[in-house]
Amino acid sequence: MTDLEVRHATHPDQVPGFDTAALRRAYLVERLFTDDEVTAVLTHHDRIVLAGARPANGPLTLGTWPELRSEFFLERREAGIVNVGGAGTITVDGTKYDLAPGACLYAGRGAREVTFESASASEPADFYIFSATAHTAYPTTLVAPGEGNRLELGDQQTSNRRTINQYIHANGVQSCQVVLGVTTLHPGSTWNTMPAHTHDRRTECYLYFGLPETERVVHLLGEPDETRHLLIADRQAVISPSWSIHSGVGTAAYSFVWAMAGENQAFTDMDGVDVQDLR
Ligand SMILES: O=C[C@H](O)[C@@H](O)CC(=O)C(=O)O
Ligand SMILES: [Zn+2]
Repeated sequence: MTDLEVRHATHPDQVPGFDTAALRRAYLVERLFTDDEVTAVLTHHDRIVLAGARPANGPLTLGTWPELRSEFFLERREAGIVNVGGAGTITVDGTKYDLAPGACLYAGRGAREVTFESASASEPADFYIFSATAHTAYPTTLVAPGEGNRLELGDQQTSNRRTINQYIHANGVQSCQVVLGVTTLHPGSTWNTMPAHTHDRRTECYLYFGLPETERVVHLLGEPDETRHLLIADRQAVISPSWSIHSGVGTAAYSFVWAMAGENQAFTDMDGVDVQDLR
């Protein structure tokens, strides 16, 4: 276990004063996946923990961090975990779950022992973990890739034809706070959510994956009338505070895990911003 990186919450008034490096330090999580490590970042925006586990040469155990003052990581937390690497397994308190690439496991509050393993050392699993605080225990549940509630959105004419798979949500796998899914762009489409939106009641994080190594996503963030951009590589995550838009365009097609936590779980509780109102 590497140290927990703690990131304090930011105010939108700080954004105009941030240069590129400061924006990246505040909102981009560049390295989540390292062989045989669990890497984690705590953002004080809704106390979300983003973590990555890559079991390369053997099983990896999810420990806890002193900053959480908990006996085990999920003592007061829940987590949505998506496999963005090769096939692997997660064992939760003795029960083993097979996670094909793209599969999602919800791990409920109270699960003590969580271990990660790859099916093959030559193509290790990359487990992306999105965790929020939890007031009660919902059952640990596996969702196969593509098995969630499917939404077909966008149009090829505007380069944003994409499939949204809602995994952990109001009408799917139950959770306290976490709402999570995977969106995949169709070939030739490059824009995710545009017109963009905010949702003042939730923080949202994106983990981009399936993007070729030589390509990037230009991700827009900030208040709608004061936007900035980040250039994001494969398997990097970005934190969007409640006041920030979160919309990106890739130099190639890609997928991303979107995950939220906060006041409510209403997916449609969004405030859209017309394209011509963005600055
Ligand atoms: O609040 C919800 C989110 O931003 C995502 O679900 C958006 C998304 O996956 C997409 O439009 O492609
Ligand atoms: Zn959103």
